[in-house]
Amino acid sequence: MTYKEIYEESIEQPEKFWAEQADAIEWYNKPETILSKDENGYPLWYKDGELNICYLALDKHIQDGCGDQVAFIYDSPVTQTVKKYTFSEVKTEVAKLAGGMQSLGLKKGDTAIIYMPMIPQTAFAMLACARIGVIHSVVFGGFAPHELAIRIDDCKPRAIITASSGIEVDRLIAYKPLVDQAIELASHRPKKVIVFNRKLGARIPFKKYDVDYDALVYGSEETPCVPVNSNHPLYILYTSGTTGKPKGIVRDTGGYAVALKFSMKYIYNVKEGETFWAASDMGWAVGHSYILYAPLLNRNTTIIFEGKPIKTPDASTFWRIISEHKVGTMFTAPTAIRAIKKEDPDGTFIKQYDLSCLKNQFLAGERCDNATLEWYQQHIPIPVIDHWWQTESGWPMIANSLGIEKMPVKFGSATKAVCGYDIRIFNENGDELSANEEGLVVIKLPLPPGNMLGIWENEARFKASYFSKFDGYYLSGDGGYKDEDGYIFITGRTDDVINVAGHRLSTAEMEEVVASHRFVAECAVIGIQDDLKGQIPLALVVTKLDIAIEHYQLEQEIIKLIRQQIGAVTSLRNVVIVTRLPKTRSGKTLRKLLRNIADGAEFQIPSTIDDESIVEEIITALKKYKIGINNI
Ligand SMILES: CCC(=O)SCCNC(=O)CCNC(=O)[C@H](O)C(C)(C)COP(=O)(O)OP(=O)(O)OC[C@H]1O[C@@H](n2cnc3c(N)ncnc32)[C@H](O)[C@@H]1OP(=O)(O)O
Repeated sequence: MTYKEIYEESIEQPEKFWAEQADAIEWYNKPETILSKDENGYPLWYKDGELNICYLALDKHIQDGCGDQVAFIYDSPVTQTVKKYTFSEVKTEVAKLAGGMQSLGLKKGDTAIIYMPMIPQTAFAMLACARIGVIHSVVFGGFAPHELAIRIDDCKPRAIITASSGIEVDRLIAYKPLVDQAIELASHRPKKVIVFNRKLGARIPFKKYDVDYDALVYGSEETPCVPVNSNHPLYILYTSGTTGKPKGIVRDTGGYAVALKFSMKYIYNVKEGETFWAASDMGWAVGHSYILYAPLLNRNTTIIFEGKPIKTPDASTFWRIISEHKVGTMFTAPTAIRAIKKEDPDGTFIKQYDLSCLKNQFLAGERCDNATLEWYQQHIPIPVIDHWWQTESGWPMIANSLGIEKMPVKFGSATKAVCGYDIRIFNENGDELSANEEGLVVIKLPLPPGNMLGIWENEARFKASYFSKFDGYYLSGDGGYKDEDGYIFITGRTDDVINVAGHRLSTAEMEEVVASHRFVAECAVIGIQDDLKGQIPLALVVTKLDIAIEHYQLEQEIIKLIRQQIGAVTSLRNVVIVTRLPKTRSGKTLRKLLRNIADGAEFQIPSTIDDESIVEEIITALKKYKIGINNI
């Protein structure tokens, strides 16, 4: 069947389509109700199905006689370690850890936060939670204690699972003191903190709530998988929104398992037994879906990479891993390729490795620029597939579905809607736009299986964020257009969320922190273009009257504050002092105007502006600090 036939069937007969796909996984109780609605009218998939995703990821493959296949390859250039774990080995450790967690009182429906670096124990912890129906919430290690505390107070974990340290290139980052600090800052008190000691010399302050990971596993019996309902939350994953507080995206179990299995076959075109590598972090949606669950569900070997595309030790690392571990399909963010391209523009390292095993390269996490795509294609002549999805969706929404039909690539487009996604382009009034007209990217309900169930304990925010603007449609927050062939081009966020090196961050959250500086009267944080990271934040601040502080000192203090409160991952490097911010007559800061000025894009001064002369002041300030592109 062609893409057009399969796609149309998925849209016209969603129940039939997804009932067939549900047969690709094993259920304890096969669902009879395929599509229904919850009490708020939001679509639910496989309401009466029962399964366990840890069973599907591990036990099933052992029962099928594949226990000796390698499940994980842990490749850590920062500790110079390569270690392989078979499905049987992983299952034993996970089942014992799960048993240990039960002995600590954790049970189905409890929540547990996982704050760990890129090591196998992170995956074991996630799978152990899934095994006993504990809802995990992995927090990216680059977030500071304050951010961790916000998540502790929101999802109220019974336990936190952490490790003694992470390694950032050559810096040892002690995690345990950060966890202790976060618990101090939070109102909620987790009962236990399970600590995996990596024995790398990091300080591990002892607290009464601590439990040693190794001792827990060693002293526990293996525990079987606990069946859960299809809509039992598998995890909560926080993502940035337009307000300061992150949104706890809740993922179901059954729909997610079906969607991931479907994606491995029909989008990524990956066969069971092959090696699949998503070079991301377990703390992001890519990590959950494509380092852990999808490859394991599909019985693929997956790589846990503790390193960076450059500097660990150099720009050859990706190519070494691909050739050494025979990676068939790879997934990374464009920013990683840009970093490699900058270090090795002629692709000298690429020529040193046999990359004949690599069939396809997928890119996502941020908009991919043509120069990066072309460079990759020139040096590694395999299909380079840009695809688009979000934390909310959990799996791709726009892609070149290679397992169905490979379509020609158009630069700048992630190709066409994936099966199940009825994607439209609307204007502000909810009218559908014609080909090549840019507008808001929306998706007609029902979203297919695997998409978020809601925002953790916040139905009102769930509705307001995604469904209140256009009744019956999911508002993605991205802008874009469709061409006459149905190819979709995503042009970027339409709100104040920015994407820094593939990390989705909220400028509103950064503004709250910048505004808390004792000398700042008011501020605006905007995302501006950056050659390497795609976007970086820029803070424009108005200082309080009669404040005598050197620009450099204020900048350093604000940068430090942001790193302490949110984390280094924000990459805030520049603070510009301005006398006023451009506002509408009703007092709203004109952030889009600021962005356009800084990016050197064409801009029109909105008629609602309070005082036009501020524009000149901003241009002068940006010139003074040499910030911005092109025309500054
Ligand atoms: C499709 C659905 C989705 O969008 S899911 C999200 C997909 N996004 C991704 O996969 C992210 C892709 N990006 C990356 O993997 C990294 O940015 C790559 C390309 C590897 C570059 O890493 P790096 O050189 O560290 O730059 P960065 O901008 O990520 O980091 C900025 C500063 O933050 C720090 N940082 C980063 N990670 C951690 C961590 N786990 N623990 C502690 N600190 C961390 C970095 O060290 C860096 O710090 P500094 O500013 O140099 O002091």
